Amino acid sequence: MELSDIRKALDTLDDQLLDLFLKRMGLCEEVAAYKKANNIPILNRGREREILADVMTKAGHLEREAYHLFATMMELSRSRQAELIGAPTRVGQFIETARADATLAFPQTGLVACQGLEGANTQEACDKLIPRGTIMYMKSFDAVVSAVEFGLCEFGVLPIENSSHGSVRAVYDLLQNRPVSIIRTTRLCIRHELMALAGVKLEDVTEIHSHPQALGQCAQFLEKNPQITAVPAGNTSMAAKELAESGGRHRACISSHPCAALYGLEVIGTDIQDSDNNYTRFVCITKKPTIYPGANRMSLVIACDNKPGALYEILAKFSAVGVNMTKLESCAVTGRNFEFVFFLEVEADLNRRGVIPMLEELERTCQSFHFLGAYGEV
Ligand SMILES: O=C(O)C(=O)C[C@]1(C(=O)O)C=C[C@@H](O)C=C1
Repeated sequence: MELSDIRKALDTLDDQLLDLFLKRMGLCEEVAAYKKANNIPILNRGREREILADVMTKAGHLEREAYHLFATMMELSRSRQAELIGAPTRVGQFIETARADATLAFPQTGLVACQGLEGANTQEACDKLIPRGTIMYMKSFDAVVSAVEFGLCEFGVLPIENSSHGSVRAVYDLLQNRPVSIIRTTRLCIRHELMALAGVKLEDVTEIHSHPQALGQCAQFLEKNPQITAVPAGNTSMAAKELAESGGRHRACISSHPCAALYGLEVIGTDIQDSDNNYTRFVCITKKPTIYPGANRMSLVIACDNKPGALYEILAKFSAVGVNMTKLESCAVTGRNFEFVFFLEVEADLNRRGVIPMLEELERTCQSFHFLGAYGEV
């Protein structure tokens, strides 16, 4: 057969398939009405397993392809049913409240909780996120979240991930477990400098103090200087201040450029980070759920069943509504053997049809689901 003839035959089949698909979705809409009236959950894993087993038996050598086609169709069916049933979900309620409050432009002033001291990278992030904000410095990430949770500060700024060192697990843990949400993000190029008291040379240094993330981002420098011990500090700027106060001449710190002038230290090494492409992303959080106009990204933390295809099912939901995933990182659940959660970021406009039902469907079907916020990046 000529290619053009094959294509004609394909067109005819596609028309028939589309017709059948629309009929199938129509029946699923009837199922949705029945389920709503009788309070029956949308997902019926047993029924889906039966259908998939039957399809695979009938599909012969194309069993794998047929499995994916039918799994996707049922995925779309569930998503449509969820849209029609509109049963309340935490994520649906969050979005409704957050959007109703978002009539104002993004705030430019207010009290901002920031971990560290003057000169910390987070301070630069605060200035970008809330341009005329007043910064209150806190000792820990936990204290930043508490300041926001208990109303001491309207905003909090926290580092959430680094291009070479990955997600800041402690921040993800706080965001999942405390009543705060992300309202904006920003990205900074981070350069690390080695600083010491005036006159101290690299050969004199036996200890380098800094935040564990900064030490990790300068791992190659530390490997090249095995005589030096890395000592964790609360923050890069705290490390600089503590060094200045200690008077230690065997000590250095890894901090950002402004810290040298701020704490009277001398720079004895510049750009000591492993990669020049070293970026850290920071989030701005608030207690009041708010989604500002123009929000085009979302952060989620999802745990799924430990079984083949579980992650695929999640990704299929994004694919079904055309959502682009910009981050997917798996992370072991603390205290459990080989159980993982996924940190995700997706680009999605909440106004696009199907996006909110997709989130609701994820909440209904995943083992755990945390919506950390919908926001724009500056
Ligand atoms: O049979 C049902 O209960 C349906 O909702 C239909 C359907 C399907 O598309 O075939 C969709 C969701 C269920 O998980 C099982 C099957």
